[in-house]
Amino acid sequence: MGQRRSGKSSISSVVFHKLPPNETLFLESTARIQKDSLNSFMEFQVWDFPGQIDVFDNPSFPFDMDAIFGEIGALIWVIDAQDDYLEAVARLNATILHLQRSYQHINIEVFIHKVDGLSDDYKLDIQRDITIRIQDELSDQGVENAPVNFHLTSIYNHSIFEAFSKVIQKLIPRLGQLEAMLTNLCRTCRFEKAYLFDVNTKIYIATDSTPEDMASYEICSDYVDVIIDFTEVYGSWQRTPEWRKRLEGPPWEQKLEDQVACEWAESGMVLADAQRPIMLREVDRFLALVAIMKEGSYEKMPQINMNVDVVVKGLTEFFEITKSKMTPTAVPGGVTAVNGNGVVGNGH
Ligand SMILES: Nc1nc2c(ncn2[C@@H]2O[C@H](COP(=O)(O)OP(=O)(O)OP(=O)(O)O)[C@@H](O)[C@H]2O)c(=O)[nH]1
Repeated sequence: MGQRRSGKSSISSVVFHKLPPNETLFLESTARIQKDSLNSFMEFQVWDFPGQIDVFDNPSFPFDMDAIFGEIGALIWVIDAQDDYLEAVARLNATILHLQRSYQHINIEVFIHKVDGLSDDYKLDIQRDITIRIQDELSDQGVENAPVNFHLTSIYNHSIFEAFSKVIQKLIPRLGQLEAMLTNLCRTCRFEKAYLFDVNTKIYIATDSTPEDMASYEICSDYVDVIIDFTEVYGSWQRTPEWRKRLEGPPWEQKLEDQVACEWAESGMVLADAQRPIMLREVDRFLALVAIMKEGSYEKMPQINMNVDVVVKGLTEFFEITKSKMTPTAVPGGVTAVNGNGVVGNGH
């Protein structure tokens, strides 16, 4: 939700439909509520509300509030940081007060958006100003501790994916267990940082307990892109029977399936300048584990693979158990997915 032209449809199109940011210039204004569903590691729906509609103050078309807010887990409010934001903040305040009365379970995530082109100091000033205006108004109305969080975002860099990652993480039951698994893996394998990615959207749904680091997120997320593009081109490559016979003949004398280390997609790469290998391992058709290793740890790949195997099994079980408990919520997609054979294909 948010004012007209604040960037709502652009965010949804860039994150969930891989629209290049420049092409959002040609998006038309949203006239009615757009619902978008994605069957990913959890079932998402994104509802894009037209900026000109105020659902709480629309006497001619009263909305069914329970149908809209009864089941959602998070409400994202987009504020255009490059425009006068006083009216947007006033509408956001009114919305929070409405939600606090009947739907306190909803996390309110404020995206202070279009911060590209603004200096770091100015961004922080705006964030401080908006936070104070909202907190003051809420405490004047007697509302304390409302679940409101702020994110500085832009579709022109990774900040929008990072912010969405944080929003989604809050909706995952037992996130702490996922994080503990990744933290243990990092300790055992001496990884610097590990992320569990939703490959469709490049949102990371969990990471280990070391401090957040935008640079590692960016490199891992770009790596997911590279592998997906590569697999899209070569993944469906069928070997001819003669070629297969040669590969299975001497000196290997083994069926191709038995020669590969694992049935899923896996990949490793060493960056020449940093000397730090990056590894990717598919968990299922929606999720991939990506980790940045310490310098020189490439020789230990066999042990690392064994540990990663165990964690991948654990993650698979985790999602089987928690799938039924996942909150259906805010967001969508419908793009490429890695299927069970490590091949990227369209649809699910
Ligand atoms: N500089 C900059 N421009 C952006 C960003 N995100 C969106 N825009 C631009 O903002 C304009 C409006 O974007 P929309 O996504 O159509 O806005 P909306 O909130 O969906 O608008 P309504 O459908 O009218 O409610 C477009 O020209 C986008 O290119 C951003 O992060 N930075």
